[in-house]
Amino acid sequence: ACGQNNNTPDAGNNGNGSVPANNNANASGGNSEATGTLADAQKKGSVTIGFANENPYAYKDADGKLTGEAVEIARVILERLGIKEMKGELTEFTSLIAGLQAKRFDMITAGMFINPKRCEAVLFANPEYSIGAAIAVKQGNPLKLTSYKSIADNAKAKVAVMAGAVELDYLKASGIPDNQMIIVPDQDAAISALQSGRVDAMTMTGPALQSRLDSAKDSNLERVMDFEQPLVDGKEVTGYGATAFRPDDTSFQEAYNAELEKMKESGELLEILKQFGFTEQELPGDMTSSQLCEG
Ligand SMILES: CC1=N[C@H](C(=O)O)[C@@H](O)CN1
Repeated sequence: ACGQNNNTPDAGNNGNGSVPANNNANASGGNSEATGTLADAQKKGSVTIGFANENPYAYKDADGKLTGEAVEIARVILERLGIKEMKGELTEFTSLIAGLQAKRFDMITAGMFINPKRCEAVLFANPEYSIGAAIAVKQGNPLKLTSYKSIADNAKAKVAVMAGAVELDYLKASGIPDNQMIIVPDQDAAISALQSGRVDAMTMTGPALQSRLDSAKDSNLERVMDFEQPLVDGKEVTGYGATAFRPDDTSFQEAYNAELEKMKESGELLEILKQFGFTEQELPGDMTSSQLCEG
């Protein structure tokens, strides 16, 4: 029962993956009417977003309401752009980009991290927050796992990670072979794998991991508090999450960024983040999507 109301096949796309270019987006300086997805959404008063049911980024709460930090930030911005209604299209995290390209939805609102690979396929707004990775293990941490490297160093240790997540790349970069990784479709499946003993650890962003532990209330599991952040090319990695649009939707992205910037300056962004367990430390500062797309 999750808002499957925009499931029409993409008639304009004949399978070659190309979308008609939006040549009018920046036509003749200034007073041109908005075109493309933004204008369509403004006309309809609604937009469909893709999300992966990952608490606290974008998920349905106990009452079935679509919420999360990414969703609530988008809700405010969309309202200010004249779009009152947000419809959610639940999609596995690993299929979000394909779903956006296929026009099953018009934005990805899942707290997805900006990185150069993804920037080839989508147009990111500026980041909403920044965060690191975390792991959880069995109570007492029997294998003494405190980093991805420590998992790589123990051939018997297995770790659950969500398909399509950046953590999968970080695990590989830390030297963990495929046979030590169990790839799961979503974060609920990750904690199930840990509870059932199929894996010795699960990894995801700190807030997602904490939310899974909080809702499981399982005294047989614990978060590794002295976890060392993974290094990629010798650098500690930090994820910056943002809303994503199709590459043609530059006017949508620009309008979105302008509203986001105001929310950063007024403190409204932090207020929303706080409702989902984030603190001032997780504010994105003045980091931009262009910087992050360059790598
Ligand atoms: C919010 C989020 N960020 C990571 C990513 O973007 O791949 C993954 O951990 C999946 N979820």
